[in-house]
Amino acid sequence: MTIHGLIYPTLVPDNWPFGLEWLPQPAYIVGGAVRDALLGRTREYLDLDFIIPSGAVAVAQAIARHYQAGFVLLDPQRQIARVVFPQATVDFAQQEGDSLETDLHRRDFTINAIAYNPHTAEIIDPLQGRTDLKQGILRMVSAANLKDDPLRLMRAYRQAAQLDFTIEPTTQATIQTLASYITEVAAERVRVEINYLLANPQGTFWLRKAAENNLLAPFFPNATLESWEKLAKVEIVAALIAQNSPHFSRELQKSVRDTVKTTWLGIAKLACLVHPHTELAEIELQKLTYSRAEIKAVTTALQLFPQLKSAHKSVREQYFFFQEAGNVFAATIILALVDNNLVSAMPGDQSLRVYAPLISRYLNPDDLVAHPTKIISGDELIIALNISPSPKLGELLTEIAVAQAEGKISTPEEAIALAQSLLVD
Ligand SMILES: Nc1ccn([C@@H]2O[C@H](COP(=O)(O)OP(=O)(O)OP(=O)(O)O)[C@@H](O)[C@H]2O)c(=O)n1
Ligand SMILES: [Mg+2]
Repeated sequence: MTIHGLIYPTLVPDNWPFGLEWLPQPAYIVGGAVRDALLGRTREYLDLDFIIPSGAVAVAQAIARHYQAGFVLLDPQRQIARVVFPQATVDFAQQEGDSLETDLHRRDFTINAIAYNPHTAEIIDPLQGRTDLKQGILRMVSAANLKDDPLRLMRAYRQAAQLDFTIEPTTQATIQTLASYITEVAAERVRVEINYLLANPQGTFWLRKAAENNLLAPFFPNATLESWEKLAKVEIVAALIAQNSPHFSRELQKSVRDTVKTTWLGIAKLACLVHPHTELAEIELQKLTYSRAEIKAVTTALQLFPQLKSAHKSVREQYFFFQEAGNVFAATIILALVDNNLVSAMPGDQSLRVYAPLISRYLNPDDLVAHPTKIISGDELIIALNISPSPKLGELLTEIAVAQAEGKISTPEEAIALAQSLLVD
């Protein structure tokens, strides 16, 4: 990037989604896009915020119509609209207050309060955000602004983790003073910030800092020093697994469902922070608006990991363990490893070796203990044995699956013979 005084000619990214001629003069890009461009951070999917002194919605509408992009009227009163392109989301807002400077002064942190006029390539930086950008510092614009939208209290930690910045001491002290206001924010918005911190290795440090500054007590009232130590251990265990078993490591990075972003590693981390009693954990997670699938995953992992204290299990026990765990297996193993005072993250660490047989079963889709296949259906058994549907039928099917897992039977005939012998008993 060539810098001539205040001119940053390359701030308009290559993947700019529309022609500049569609923008009135003046028009300003603000917020994250300017910050990231100045930092040289590029993104495949652009998220642009424009400030237009007046008529923002009409500008958005005209661009959306011309480019056949999606149009969403976000706030008719405050004149905010969104245009959705395949590779970018662009928000257009009327400036807040009577000047651009006033608008910038109402924002959260100095590094997010820099504007750029793409027509003139001029940077407007009344709060010296660039100085803080250079030094890697998140500095509040004012305490009043943090109080105006208390989500900003959490955003500080998320952005510190995301940008690898520090939070300026006075800002951090102010956040601590204002911490109780976090409960005024919609829980869903808080969850989004927490999730970012759970999803990234750098997030653990900042999550703990947020807790030390009293921001997380309303959401995880039972988290203690020990919980935070466990969270740090999850990170050590994850690193150990990445070194020893890339395949299992990839499982941990998968999300719980297509519709839910939280990964299995994230589930294990949440399990370290919630109340150890699953009914109370459930209430805490519901308040944070986690989905049923995420809540079920956390409570299942919490319920099952104590079973792994003794790693030596009969095939029968393993079969039932895999049945109960299902795809929560990976998160459950993490909790067991964290619980087993892991000494170091050295390759070949003893503790990981203990669970290696279970992990290989889980990773092998043909393993009949972890992934049983039905050799006979309930209906087939009813006909073969001439019995009627009853709870006994379920028991017989389970015994058939266990015997198959143990390698004792492998054909439908053998399954029928086994069921017959069990009926006689
Ligand atoms: N609670 C908030 C949210 C946003 N903003 C302002 O709106 C801009 C855009 O918001 P958003 O896209 O949510 O955040 P970004 O800073 O762009 O960060 P990200 O990289 O997460 O998009 C921010 O830079 C900031 O100036 C704010 O002041 N207070
Ligand atoms: Mg943004």
